[in-house]
Amino acid sequence: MYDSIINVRKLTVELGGNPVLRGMELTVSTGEIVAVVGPNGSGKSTLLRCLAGLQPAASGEVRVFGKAPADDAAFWREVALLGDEPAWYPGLTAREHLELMGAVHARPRMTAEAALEEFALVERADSAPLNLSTGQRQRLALAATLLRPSTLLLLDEPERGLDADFRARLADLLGAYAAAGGTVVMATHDQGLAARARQVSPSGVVA
Ligand SMILES: Nc1ncnc2c1ncn2[C@@H]1O[C@H](COP(=O)(O)OP(=O)(O)OP(=O)(O)O)[C@@H](O)[C@H]1O
Repeated sequence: MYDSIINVRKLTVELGGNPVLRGMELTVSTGEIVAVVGPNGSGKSTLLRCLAGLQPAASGEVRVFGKAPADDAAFWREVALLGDEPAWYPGLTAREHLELMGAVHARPRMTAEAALEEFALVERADSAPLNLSTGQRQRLALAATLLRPSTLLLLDEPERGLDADFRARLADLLGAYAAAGGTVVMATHDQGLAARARQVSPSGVVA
């Protein structure tokens, strides 16, 4: 266990020659829920990509579990990332996507059936993802992310497409994940989700 699971020091990132993050500082402790908040284009997704080891820094330091995040198997055994909509496998139903995710991990956090229940997809379990509504597809993507064993969740706008009831439900699910010792960092525009988290902005200033 690490007291602080994420340490970001003087992080500067440039995209297309433009500075996006400038000297950002962030420390996240085990069991915390952190909401990265700020206007469109302020660098929330960029920060998450840095934490996931998918975006190199121009300068500064990013440490996750005590070392630079590496896009490798050991890192992804600990980290579950929800970014843009995942690529769905043609011909597989919602249930089969979750069963597949469960089958490739030695200790999934829940069964496919439990995930279907938790994410209110039981009635649509035999549909292909592309035949689901936008919010149902987002619930499926969240179910697949939460089913994976992980100790750190990185979520980019997990509220996308969700109705008000399910946004509140998601806040509870993330609370339970953190109460069980997990850590959550999410970029969000949802005030309800942010209200239940420690809020930071990509400039590092508490919002
Ligand atoms: N590949 C890229 N090349 C150049 N600039 C980029 C690239 N990707 C993003 N940017 C710019 O970097 C800035 C930060 O983008 P980012 O996606 O991190 O913002 P965000 O806070 O997540 O925004 P939103 O709330 O709209 O999701 C924006 O000004 C964006 O236009």
